[in-house]
Amino acid sequence: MKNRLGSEQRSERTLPRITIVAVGGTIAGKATHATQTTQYDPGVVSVNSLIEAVPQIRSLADVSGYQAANIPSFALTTDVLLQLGAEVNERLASDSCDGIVITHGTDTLEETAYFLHLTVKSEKPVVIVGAMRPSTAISADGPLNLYQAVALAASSEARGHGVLMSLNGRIGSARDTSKSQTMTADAFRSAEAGLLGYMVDEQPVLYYKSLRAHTTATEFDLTEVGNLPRVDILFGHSDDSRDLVDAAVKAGAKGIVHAGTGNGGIFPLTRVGLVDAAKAGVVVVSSSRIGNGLVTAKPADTQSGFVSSDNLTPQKARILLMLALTRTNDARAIQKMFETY
Ligand SMILES: NC(=O)C[C@H](N)C(=O)O
Repeated sequence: MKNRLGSEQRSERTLPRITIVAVGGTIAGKATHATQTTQYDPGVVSVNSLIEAVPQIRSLADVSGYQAANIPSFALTTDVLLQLGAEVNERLASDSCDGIVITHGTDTLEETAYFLHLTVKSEKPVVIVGAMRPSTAISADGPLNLYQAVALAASSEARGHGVLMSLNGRIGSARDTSKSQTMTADAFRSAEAGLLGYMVDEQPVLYYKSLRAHTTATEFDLTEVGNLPRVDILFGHSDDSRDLVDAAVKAGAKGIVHAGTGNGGIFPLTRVGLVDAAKAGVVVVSSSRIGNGLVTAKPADTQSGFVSSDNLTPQKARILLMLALTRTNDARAIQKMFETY
């Protein structure tokens, strides 16, 4: 396959201007020994060091770095999300930025990716990347992942897809790709339909496009959003109770995502708690703990005012529900959003 940025082409064209916005994670992690891949400090290496470690990206793009945060992604808050969203939108609105790469911890990378997918108001490429091994490891995956993420963000192919996730040679849609392995470098998998293509060295090869609305086609505008409402996820299981439903409502949750068994199964006692929560004005989304397939809208759920998560995982349903609740708390209007985004 032809190298898209061969040396003779490179001298004749101006390189795309890509900003690397760093949030932390293992890609910016350090261990004491090169053999340590699970014991390390995430979110300690600066964005400039990440860029310096991959000098080859200078031949792909005119890169600059911005340190938005340096945290393990399991510590991410909605405040960080909102600040990141504002930062990304501001940079993309400027003529001096052609695309953005976000370096992020992998634990909640999929949530940040979907949040930006729904709130970025630009067609310019936004690529989110992480790593499963710290920067100090033998065969660290961060440098190649970063190189390919920059190549993808610098490419015209990446425009108009919304936020793309690029890890381990796979390009996935932010809507449909999730971490599905705790430890190995091939941790990210797309849902049954979410894999869009591959990175072949620095060349994106894309086969698909998501049909669901995103970025400029959504109703979510962060300039109008001061904070995000509390939405809790409750994990369903056999012999469940309503105790955690009641605790969530008492703690002030405006929405509850129930990660049910199978096709949105809910333990009877838990259901009674959720019906009471819905009557009290809390929006309940019926989702599944399975991670693949959709939760169909069932009469008992719709009559109780529950919303079906469609095929969103509970953690992605939580992101959409938080944003939806900034617009309305009408369950039927929110169901429409779950069918649209
Ligand atoms: N591989 C990783 O990035 C995991 C890390 N705990 C994080 O999400 O920050």
